[in-house]
Amino acid sequence: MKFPGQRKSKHYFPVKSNDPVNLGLAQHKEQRRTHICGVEQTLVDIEARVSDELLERHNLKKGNSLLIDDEAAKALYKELKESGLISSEFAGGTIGNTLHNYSTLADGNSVMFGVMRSNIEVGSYAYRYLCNTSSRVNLNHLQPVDGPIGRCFALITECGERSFAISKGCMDDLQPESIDKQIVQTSAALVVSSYLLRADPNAGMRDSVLKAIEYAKEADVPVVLTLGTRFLIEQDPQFWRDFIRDNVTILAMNEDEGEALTGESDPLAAADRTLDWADMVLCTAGPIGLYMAGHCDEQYLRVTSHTLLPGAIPEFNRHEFSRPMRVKDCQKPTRVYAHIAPYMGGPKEIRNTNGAGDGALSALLHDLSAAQFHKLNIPNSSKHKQSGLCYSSFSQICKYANRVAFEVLGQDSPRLMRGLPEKEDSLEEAYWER
Ligand SMILES: Nc1ncnc2c1ncn2[C@@H]1O[C@H](COP(=O)(O)OP(=O)(O)OP(=O)(O)O)[C@@H](O)[C@H]1O
Ligand SMILES: O=c1[nH]cnc2c1ncn2[C@@H]1O[C@H](CO)[C@@H](O)[C@H]1O
Repeated sequence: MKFPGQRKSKHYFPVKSNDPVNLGLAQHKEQRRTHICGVEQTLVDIEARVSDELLERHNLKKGNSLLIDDEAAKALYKELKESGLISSEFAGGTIGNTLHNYSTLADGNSVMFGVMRSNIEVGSYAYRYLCNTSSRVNLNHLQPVDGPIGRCFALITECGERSFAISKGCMDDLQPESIDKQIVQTSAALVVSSYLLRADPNAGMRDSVLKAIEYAKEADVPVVLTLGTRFLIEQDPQFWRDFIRDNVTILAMNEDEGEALTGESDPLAAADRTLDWADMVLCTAGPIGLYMAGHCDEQYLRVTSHTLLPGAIPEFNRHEFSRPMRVKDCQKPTRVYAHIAPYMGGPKEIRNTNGAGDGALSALLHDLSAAQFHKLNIPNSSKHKQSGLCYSSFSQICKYANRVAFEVLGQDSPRLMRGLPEKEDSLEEAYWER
């Protein structure tokens, strides 16, 4: 596994025997590996730049992700195709993107639970899905289905907003038997999205997600939930609060989803409120950057050397150098917050914001699995006296997540083509030098 972002020598990864973090340890023969897993609605993104008028004509709502029937999908596809508006057809899906990006960044394995067409023709959507997915994403557990995988029309309007129209195909046919208990229970994290729970209860997807979560909780594997769109949360915020309280370790959302969930329009206040239900939260906020909030045991708090920031919580970043912990692992849980402005002020040209939030979450997952990787291979390291959820501090994870989001903004696809540049000797230096 690669290190989550390049660091100063004392924190290099994989660790060297003279690293102060590992002093007194036996040399290891073979490295033990970690993986993460996720449940997904297997989808290909059909991306097109469209007018507001086209959205209205096809009864689509800006910013939303709506399910459409076969007839509506046919009409939409025909118009996009005939008008030459389609810019790409590429593997998508919020969890698929996250697993792919995780595997690309970490050079580590992930496992995807979902469906795949059993009979695949060269050039078909199913074929493209497989071609556009990192070979580090293990697709051996996909459940074969007789029909097509899903299609997601990702429609970008002039304002930069993306709206989704989903033609679901067989994407929700995943059955609970297809979730491999052992794989879930040996994972560094299980990743799911709110989209999965809107599936028709008779289709299998809902039960499969709940089964995967049950397995994860049984083995104390962190459950990571990403909120797909605010429209989904707005329908029943209390359901989601209860669901998060009962099941979720880490929540990922953008500021609109945060507002729908908590009623707070300020992303920091929304993140703070979310800590009533989850151990940790990542809240992306477009041009404002991103916030991270979570817990740390009082005895392990570390004070920042950065300027203290004003906000809904005055000087909220005071302890941003602390490492995230789960509430249950703290004797005296203390809330910790961090914020970062867009990396380098944002790319010169934003090609597409689709998937920037998924990218930020992949970075956080990389840091989380790196902590497990380190613990598996160097269990006696002084680092593990503290029962941390992640390898790095809130501040450092913010930088890494932000850096990855920047990379996604500068490309057309929500999926990274490659890891971060090796030449960036230190994320820290690259960040501050410009
Ligand atoms: N206009 C922008 N300028 C600079 N940086 C941006 C801009 N938009 C997004 N970013 C960066 O990308 C990150 C994620 O963006 P955003 O909040 O739009 O995610 P999102 O809405 O969850 O995206 P998606 O759901 O498509 O994955 C932000 O935290 C920020 O670092
Ligand atoms: O209903 C859905 N289920 C799963 N993924 C979805 C759904 N709607 C949109 N996206 C996915 O969200 C990604 C960006 O975050 C897009 O790539 C799109 O495929």
